[in-house]
Amino acid sequence: MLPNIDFTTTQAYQYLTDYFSEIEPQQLKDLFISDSQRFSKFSIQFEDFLFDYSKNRVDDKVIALLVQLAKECRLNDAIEAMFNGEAINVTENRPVLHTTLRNQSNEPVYVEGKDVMPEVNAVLQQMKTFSEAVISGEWKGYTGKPITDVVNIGIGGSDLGPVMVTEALKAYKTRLNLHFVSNVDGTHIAETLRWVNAETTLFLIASKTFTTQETMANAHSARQWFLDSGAQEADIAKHFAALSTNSAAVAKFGIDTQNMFVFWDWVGGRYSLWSAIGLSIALGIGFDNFEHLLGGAHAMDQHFRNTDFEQNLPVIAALLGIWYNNFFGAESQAILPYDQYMHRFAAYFQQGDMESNGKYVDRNGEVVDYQTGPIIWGEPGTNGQHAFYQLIHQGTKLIPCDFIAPAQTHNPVGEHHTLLLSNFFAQTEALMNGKTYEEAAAELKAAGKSPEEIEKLAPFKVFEGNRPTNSILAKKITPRVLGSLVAMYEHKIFVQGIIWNIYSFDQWGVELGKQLAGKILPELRTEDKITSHDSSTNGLINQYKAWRS
Ligand SMILES: O=P(O)(O)OC[C@H]1O[C@H](O)[C@@H](O)[C@@H](O)[C@@H]1O
Repeated sequence: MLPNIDFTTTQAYQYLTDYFSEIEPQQLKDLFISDSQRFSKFSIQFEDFLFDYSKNRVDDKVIALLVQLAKECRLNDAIEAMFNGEAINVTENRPVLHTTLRNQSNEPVYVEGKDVMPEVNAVLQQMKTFSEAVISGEWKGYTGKPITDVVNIGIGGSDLGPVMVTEALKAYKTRLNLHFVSNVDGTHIAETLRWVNAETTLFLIASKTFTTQETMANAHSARQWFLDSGAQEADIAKHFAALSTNSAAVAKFGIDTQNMFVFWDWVGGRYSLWSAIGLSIALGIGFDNFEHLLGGAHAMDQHFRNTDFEQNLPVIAALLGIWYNNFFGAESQAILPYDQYMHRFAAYFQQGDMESNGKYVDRNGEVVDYQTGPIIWGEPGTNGQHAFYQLIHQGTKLIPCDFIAPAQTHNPVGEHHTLLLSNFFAQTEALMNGKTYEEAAAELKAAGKSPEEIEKLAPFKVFEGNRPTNSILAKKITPRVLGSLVAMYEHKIFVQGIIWNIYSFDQWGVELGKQLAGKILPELRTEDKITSHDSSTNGLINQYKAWRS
């Protein structure tokens, strides 16, 4: 059972509320001046990455109180409940065991009295055998040629994780070319199929439920295209595999169950890249690298489970998020990787975080009177710097940012990486220190401006600073480091969900739109004038009908 505690009624919350008024006016740069140990105190090294959270608006007392908050919310019990396979996804009556998929210790994990590790290992073995056969060219297409291209068809959790990881780890690419089709917009599949050859293409139909409209539509179109290219029904077995929990639906679609890679309902879609959904990852970077990814995540799982909260990366990251979300009133959180390969990292955690903690009903079914999950967004640096950083530096909103960068690049081109990293270091410093009126005026004076011009321009050149950041500096983005990093964010989301007393592992919010689309679809199939909705929806549908042909 998960604890059921309103965190706003805890002692720690009261203390934090009182102490907030003392901390809020303080300047980060002054906190550094008054404590020479600040960096070593507020940074944690984990294997090959360093998490520096010293540029946050906290002091020892805030951290101690936040840790007390986690304890009062019985976070320890919640962590054990998750790892031990209790049905903590209550509204779907399921355990939450993505940690089991990367449990390289192989210690038994029981679901309804049965150790699931043998099944997990069997699927991993099947993925290994299959991916190695395809990569080596031993697996042949229907005309006897080796596979050259893999098209993963899936959406949400059956797409974003594999896309993010295979992009982030492109430096480890095998000879196979990967493509991802998610959108039901026919453009996505059409543009992808334009570049591949049916004789040498493998389609992975990735869907936990195997009922998702977008994925089924794309899968059927891919199948039709394959047959139209000259292949026979019997050839499908060589070119289609399914990654799913739903064997019956896979068989009905016509995919050979030999080519089915299963996972289980205790794996949430947005936590499924570690499961059979990761087959495209194993094909794209090789099975050994996929295992290193799992290994990195497993190491973070152990850290999360066994480390005191004060030194616990996901716990500290989560508590800082709570501090800004619930005390400073921050609405969003930016994730800014200074690594081009990680360009889908923020998009991945948009689903990971927002689908998990975008909930206004607590674990008692009651509407909360506090803020829950933040809006997650971000783009790689330095592109973001030339786009939206203006608002982060001088806008009216407080935006806590996570900066992520590798010390070593996979592409040492001239001085590029040094240039990139100079920006990474400069931005967090600038966000913290800002620029005073006096500094701005002195710069203008040095540039030869008159006193009148200085007075006019200086206010626009002031940066109030005091804007909080985390810096995550990795030695290199390897499969193991990426695995740890992803698991860190996953557990951060978990911790926050526990403190906000919400259920982080269901996603009922995606249903209403689906239901209504199901009602509207038959209306779009006729030429009839539509009158069954509000006047806006009717008007839009009828205009669409007038214009569609
Ligand atoms: O893998 P599936 O079953 O196709 O689901 C794809 C996606 O569908 C919905 O949007 C949600 O339930 C997501 O969490 C899920 O990832």
